Amino acid sequence: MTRFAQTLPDPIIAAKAVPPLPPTGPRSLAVGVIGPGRVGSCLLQQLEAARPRLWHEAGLDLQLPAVVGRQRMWLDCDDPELNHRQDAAQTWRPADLEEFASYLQSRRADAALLVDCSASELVVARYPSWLKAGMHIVTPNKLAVSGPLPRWLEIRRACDSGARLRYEATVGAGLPVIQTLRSLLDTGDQLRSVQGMFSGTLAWLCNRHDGTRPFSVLLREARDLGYTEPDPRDDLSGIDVARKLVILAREAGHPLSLEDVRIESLVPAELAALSCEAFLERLEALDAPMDLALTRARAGGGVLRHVASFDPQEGARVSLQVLPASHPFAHTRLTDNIVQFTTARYGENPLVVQGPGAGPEVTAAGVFGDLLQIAHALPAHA
Ligand SMILES: NC(=O)c1ccc[n+]([C@@H]2O[C@H](COP(=O)([O-])OP(=O)(O)OC[C@H]3O[C@@H](n4cnc5c(N)ncnc54)[C@H](O)[C@@H]3O)[C@@H](O)[C@H]2O)c1
Ligand SMILES: N[C@@H](CCO)C(=O)O
Repeated sequence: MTRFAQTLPDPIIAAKAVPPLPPTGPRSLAVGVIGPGRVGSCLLQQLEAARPRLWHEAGLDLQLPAVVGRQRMWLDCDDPELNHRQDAAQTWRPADLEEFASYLQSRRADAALLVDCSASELVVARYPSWLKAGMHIVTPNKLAVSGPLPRWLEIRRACDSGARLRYEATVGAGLPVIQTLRSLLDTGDQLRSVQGMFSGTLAWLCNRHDGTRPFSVLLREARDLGYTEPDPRDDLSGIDVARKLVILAREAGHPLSLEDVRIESLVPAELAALSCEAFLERLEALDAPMDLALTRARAGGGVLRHVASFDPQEGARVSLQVLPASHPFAHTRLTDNIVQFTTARYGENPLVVQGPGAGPEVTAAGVFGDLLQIAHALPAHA
């Protein structure tokens, strides 16, 4: 028996699809944003911009009373004008996640929803208690869903309170990857394998790295564009993509863990143990190995692509591969992700989701979509 033959015990409550709700009556939702970084700030702008429309078109009173960063937090009892601005930090209080969540729940809203736009274990550690307390969570942070299996099961059990957890943006950013898989599974299909390119950063780097500019320069640019993880080694090491494989496998009921994934890292050994700041100062160490990989690929008439695959029998693998120039993965643009689901129904010809897979705007939109799914499922009051 392979380790993947065992399946997770329950259907995943967390990401169940909800029907779109017609605007039958007013509802209010208090939203607290954790991590106003690249994605979080963009989300705050999108939410602010959409508030009037959501109220007029759907009767949804979207309240934004609280934002918390690593060190400071803002509550709207302080100053409503500062809600979406990071620069006004002088008026923020010291960050306190418990106080933050309590404040959100004390609001007179039909429901409280936390959006975790951090990449922090400290935040994920609080998911079970927040969910048990009835607060919904939406997140692009992969640490909960791909973290230790016992903790993930605990988080799912905490949804027994009725609170919902959605994490569409953890895979493919704004692309409908998890909802596509859920729809297949909920309608009785079975996942046989998943394969694709799951890193927007590495897709962009593979597309841009043509030998005219050093890889290190391109990586800095990818970071400035907001494609990379807070620590770009999470992209280069393959761990970020491995997390996405784990998320998809678990969604399909396979108890895959990160340590089960065979990962080929692109981070030179001498850069692996540095602080993130020190690593960012030594990016040039990536240039020679990446130039060599490019030269070898070209010598064989191929292209470099970062590929991930999961199959319950074969296991999970993440690696940089040389693909023929005629391969479908060779014809992608910018940050394009490709996710190919081979299932019982889509056996001969896989179902493919493809499109931009990184960047603050598309990711924030994916998070926003999850938030709306939860908001629309709230019971309306007279
Ligand atoms: N950037 C993308 O394209 C993208 C796409 C999909 C998913 N994601 C995920 O979205 C999340 C955010 O990514 P980002 O690019 O915005 O990163 P970022 O580094 O720009 O922002 C992270 C924010 O979280 C804050 N933070 C860290 N620890 C915290 C804590 N304990 N409490 C409160 N706040 C804390 C940081 O101060 C920062 O403001 C990550 O989990 C990432 O994996 C990002
Ligand atoms: N850093 C990630 C963001 C999306 O998860 C990527 O490049 O794919």
